[in-house]
Amino acid sequence: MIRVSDVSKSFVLHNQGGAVIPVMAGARLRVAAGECVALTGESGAGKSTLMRMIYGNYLAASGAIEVGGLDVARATPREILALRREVLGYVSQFLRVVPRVPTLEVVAEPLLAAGGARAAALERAEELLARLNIPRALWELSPTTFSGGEQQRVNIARGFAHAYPALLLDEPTASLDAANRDVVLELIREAKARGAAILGIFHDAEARAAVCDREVDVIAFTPGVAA
Ligand SMILES: Nc1ncnc2c1ncn2[C@@H]1O[C@H](COP(=O)(O)OP(=O)(O)OP(=O)(O)O)[C@@H](O)[C@H]1O
Repeated sequence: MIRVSDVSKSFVLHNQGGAVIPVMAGARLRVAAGECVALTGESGAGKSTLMRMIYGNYLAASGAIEVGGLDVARATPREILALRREVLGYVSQFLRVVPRVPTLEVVAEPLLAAGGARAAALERAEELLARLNIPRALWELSPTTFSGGEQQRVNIARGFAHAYPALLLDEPTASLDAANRDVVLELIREAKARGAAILGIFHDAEARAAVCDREVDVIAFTPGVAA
């Protein structure tokens, strides 16, 4: 479902005399349907950069990144938007929302964008918010004023609302208490069981061991190290 082949990436620092920093070379990995793969590697090794290339935020310098049959490295912006609507979800560490939109709508929105019926979308949003222990009294309020942990849980509810065939997770259990962490691990297991291909960064080794089938260390993709 996700296939990265021979991907390289450099950053050009335009404000520092155009210095070119190669950060990745020969990156390759595959995530099959129903599988959860952990991206590991020390800080600064390139985990987030690889995730951003797969999501289409950063352009790969070379190689191919296939998600559900589309080569993200060569896709048009319109194709990437369609991919994000229907195929590829991304749970980032932080919630970014339009101000004044109620939490229920924030969580239901990906389902509506994918063509889901409104009643079913709201029902799924309610189910997820309840499971993630967001008090019902908050559901009609905008999450912009919520606590950090509440915002993170709303973000997770939003990321798991639609049954994306592929999912990128950036630290989905960071700073959650044990009970909510278990809910997130259960959501990941459910997504795997319905056939989602999941690639995630988990600094929490216990969480990683609980849901990931294998690990890929991005150190292998460091320029000069790659075969
Ligand atoms: N937009 C950017 N412009 C320039 N350099 C960047 C940019 N994004 C990342 N880098 C550099 O690329 C390298 C990899 O960074 P990245 O954020 O992918 O690491 P990471 O493995 O996710 O680290 P962490 O675990 O600390 O989040 C770092 O040296 C970083 O400075």
